[in-house]
Amino acid sequence: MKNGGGRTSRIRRRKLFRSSESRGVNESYKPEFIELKKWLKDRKFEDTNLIPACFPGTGRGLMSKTALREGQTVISLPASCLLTTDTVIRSYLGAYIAKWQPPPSPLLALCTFLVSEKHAGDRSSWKPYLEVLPKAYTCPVCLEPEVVDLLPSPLKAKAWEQRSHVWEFFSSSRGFFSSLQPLFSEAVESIFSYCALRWAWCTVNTRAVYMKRPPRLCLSPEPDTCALAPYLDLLNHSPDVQVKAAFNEETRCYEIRTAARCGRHKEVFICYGPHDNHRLLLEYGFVSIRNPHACVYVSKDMLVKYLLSTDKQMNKKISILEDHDFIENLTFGWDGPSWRLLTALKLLCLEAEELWMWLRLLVSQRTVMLVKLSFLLLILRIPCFLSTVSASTQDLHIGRSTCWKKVLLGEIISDTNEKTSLDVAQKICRYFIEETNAVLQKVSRMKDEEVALMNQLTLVETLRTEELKILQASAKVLITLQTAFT
Ligand SMILES: C[S@@+](CC[C@H](N)C(=O)[O-])C[C@H]1O[C@@H](n2cnc3c(N)ncnc32)[C@H](O)[C@@H]1O
Repeated sequence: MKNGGGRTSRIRRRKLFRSSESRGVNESYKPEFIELKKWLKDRKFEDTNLIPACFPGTGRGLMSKTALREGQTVISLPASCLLTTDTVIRSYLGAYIAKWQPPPSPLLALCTFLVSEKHAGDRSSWKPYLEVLPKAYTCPVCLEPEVVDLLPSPLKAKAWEQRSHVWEFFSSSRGFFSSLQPLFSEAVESIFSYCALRWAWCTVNTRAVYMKRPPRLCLSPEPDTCALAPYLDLLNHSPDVQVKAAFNEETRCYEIRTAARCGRHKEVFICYGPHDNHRLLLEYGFVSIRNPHACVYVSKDMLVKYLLSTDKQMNKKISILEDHDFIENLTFGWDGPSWRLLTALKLLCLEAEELWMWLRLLVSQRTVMLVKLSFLLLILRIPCFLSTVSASTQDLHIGRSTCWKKVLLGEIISDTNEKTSLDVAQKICRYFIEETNAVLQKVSRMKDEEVALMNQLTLVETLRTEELKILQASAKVLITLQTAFT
C-alpha cells in the first residue's frame, strides 16, 4: 500500500498545507528582534499581542499570539518610542537646524537624523530600531532604469517623476548637509550621499505613520505629519481590513485598534488606504494580490490610437473631455471598463450629427446662465417678471439636465454609438492583454539573464500578472455587454 494514500492522510496533508500557507514563521528569536524588544521595554512598551514573523506572500510582518477581539487595541506604542521632528530638534542636530536658512523641511529633518544615526552605528541610541529597517527598498526611485521601463506607461511616468523629485530633494539639501560638517570627522559628502538620503526618504515614505505636529519656526511650513513608529511599522497592508490608528493624547501612545476579529497565529494587517496597485508600488514599493482597488489605466493616447483617424471632430471631442475632467482616471477594473471610460468612449464615438446636437445643448446651457445673470437685477427690481422668467429658465434647465444625463451620465444615445464604443473598449482591452503578455515574457527572460535584478523583476511580474487578470476579466464583461448590441 502506498504511504499516505488514504482519505484521512489526504485531509491531514491538506490541513497542513493550509496552515503553513496562512501561518507565518516566528522570527522573534532573531537577535535583532530580541534587541528591539529590550529597547522598547526600556521605553515602557511591552507587547503582549503580536510577534514578528515571516509570511508567504507578504514577507516580514506581525502575527497575533492570541485571537484578537473586534475593537481590541492591538498595539499601543508610547510617545517615547516614536521618532518625530521633536526627536530630531532635541538632538545634536537641533542647533544646526535652527541656524539654517531657509529652514529645512520636516522631511529633511527626519531623513538627516536617520542618515546620521545610521552612520553612528553602535554609538546610536536608535541602533536596535535601525537594525530592523530594510537595507534596500523597491519604490520606483530605487529600481534600475531597465526595470522602470517595464512598468505600465502611466506608472512609468510617475516613476521618473519620483526619481527626479528625490534627486532634487538631495541636490537642494547639499548646502544644509555641508553645514553639519563640524559634527563629523569624515567628509559630510560621504555620509550624506545620494544613496543614503534615498534610503532615508524611502524609510520615511514607506513606514511613517500619520501624526500631525504643530508648525515650528525652525522648520519650513510644509505639513509636519510623519512619525516613525518602531515595531508598529512591521504591520503590513491589506485592502480588506479596517483599523483605527491615531495618537491618543490621554494615554500618550500611538494606538491601533482592530475593527474585526483576527484569529490566533494569523498575520495582523492594517490598511494603508484604498490604494490601487500603481499607488502601492509608487509609495510603498509593493503590489497587493487580488487588490479590489487595482485597475489598468487607459491614457488619452491610447483612446486616440483606437479611434477613427479620419474623424475630423476628434480634437474637439478630446477638448470636451478635457474641459469636463473626463480624460484622467479612465480604467479597466475587475468588473470591466469603468463608467468613466465607457462614457468617454461613447462621447468619442459620437457621429458628427450627434456631437453637434450635444454641442448645441452645451451652448444652450451656457445661454441659460447668461440669461439668468442678465435678468438678475431685473428680477430683483420687478417682481412681476419673476414668475415668467423662472418658468422659462426651468424649462431650459429640465432640457439641459436630460441632455447631460444622456451624454455624460452614460445613457444610451443610439445603439450604434453603444456598439461602437464597446467595440473600441474591447480593442483597447485586447491590445493591453497582448502588451502585458509580451512584457511578462520579457520579464521572464530577464529573470534568467539578470539574476541580480530578481526582486525588482518579480515585483513588475506581480504587477503585470495582476493587470493581466483584470484585463481578462474586463474582456469577458465586454463580450457580455457587446452581445446585447449584436
Ligand atoms: C510599514 S512596512 C511593513 C513591514 C515590512 N514588511 C517590513 O518587513 O519591515 C511597509 C512595507 O512592507 C511591505 N508590505 C506591506 N504590506 C505588504 C503586502 N501586503 N504585501 C507585500 N509587501 C507588503 C512593503 O515593502 C512596504 O513598503
